[in-house]
Amino acid sequence: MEGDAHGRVGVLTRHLAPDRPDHTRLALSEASTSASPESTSRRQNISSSYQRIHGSVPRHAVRWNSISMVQQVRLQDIIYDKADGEGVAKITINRPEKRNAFRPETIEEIMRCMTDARDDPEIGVIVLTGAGTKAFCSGGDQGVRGEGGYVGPDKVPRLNVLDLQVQIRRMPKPVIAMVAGYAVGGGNILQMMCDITIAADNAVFGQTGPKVGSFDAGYGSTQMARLVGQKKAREIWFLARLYTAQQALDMGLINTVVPLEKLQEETIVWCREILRNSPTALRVLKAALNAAEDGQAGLQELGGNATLLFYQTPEGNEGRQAYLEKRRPDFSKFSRFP
Ligand SMILES: CC(C)(COP(=O)(O)OP(=O)(O)OC[C@H]1O[C@@H](n2cnc3c(N)ncnc32)[C@H](O)[C@@H]1OP(=O)(O)O)[C@@H](O)C(=O)NCCC(=O)NCCSC(=O)CCC(=O)c1ccccc1C(=O)O
Repeated sequence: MEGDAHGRVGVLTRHLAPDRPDHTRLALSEASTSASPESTSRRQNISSSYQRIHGSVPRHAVRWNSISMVQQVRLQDIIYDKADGEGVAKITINRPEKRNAFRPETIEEIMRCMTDARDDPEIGVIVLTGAGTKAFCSGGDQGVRGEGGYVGPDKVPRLNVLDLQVQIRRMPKPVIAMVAGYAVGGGNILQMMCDITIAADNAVFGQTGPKVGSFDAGYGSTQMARLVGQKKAREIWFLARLYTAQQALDMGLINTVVPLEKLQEETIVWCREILRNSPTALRVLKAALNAAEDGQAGLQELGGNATLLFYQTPEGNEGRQAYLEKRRPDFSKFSRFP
């Protein structure tokens, strides 16, 4: 009883405290590894069985295993890691001297790693980030911008970041942007394409395109409007201002802001929390959220998930089996649900 009263006072105090950072608001994952779910619940005055069972997520550091070659290609512009036994893959744009601006090779390498992470059954969440603390990504490398796109070693001008945007959109596993420093131009669009964005308090967001003779009239505009609304999207693009992490959070551009020194830790906690949940539920939910906005392509993605599930049922298998056995299928035993 006394403990409950203390807990209630604690909750009230936390609600009234000024400058309460967003990441502490729900505080489901505040528990350290040593805290039992019960003690965590009491400290947070959360007493439901749901919180006792699901509430506490360990915060200990992960051990990253670096992968230097993917599909026989040696990675140059990015670092690719998988967390030891955790189900997390991390793709880091590694051009800090250019504020992690991307060139065609960078995008090509990210796409290879995205495919690898998608195909790896051990991986359940993918983190996209930038090396260092100054930038997540500053967009297309203006130094290799030619006429018709960004030019790589093959001399072909490309806008292949558009393919990466689609790949992230259709990735059946959650993709989390972990943002420190600048996420501007095509870098801001990449973080927008990710399912979730966790930003450090030094993060800066914005579109610079209209100042450097560029624009993204695809997802870069339409997805932004869906996230922040039409008026704000027009402001961001037409004025090409830069916004703080807190401003980005307030307008719905990102999910949370954490102190820079907590960025990795908090991201891993979010990953672990997601990884506890049903992978099928997550993939169908992502497809459904996409389908509401992606027209026929979105329905195709959602429909593919229905087929995936149907193939795992006795009813689906009866059709295949009957074909292989050269007999008429017997679907009479399967329910016609109301
Ligand atoms: C990001 C800054 C605000 C950071 O400023 P600051 O911390 O002061 O660092 P700097 O001294 O400016 O930069 C350090 C160093 O990095 C170089 N650099 C930074 N950004 C880029 C870049 N994008 N390209 C090339 N080089 C870059 C900079 O020159 C410095 O080098 P030094 O040799 O030391 O001089 C600031 O750097 C900044 O404003 N950067 C430019 C941001 C920008 O305008 N980006 C391009 C926007 S347009 C775009 O991204 C289009 C992308 C695209 O491919 C596309 C095309 C068509 C449809 C869609 C897309 C899409 O969706 O992406």
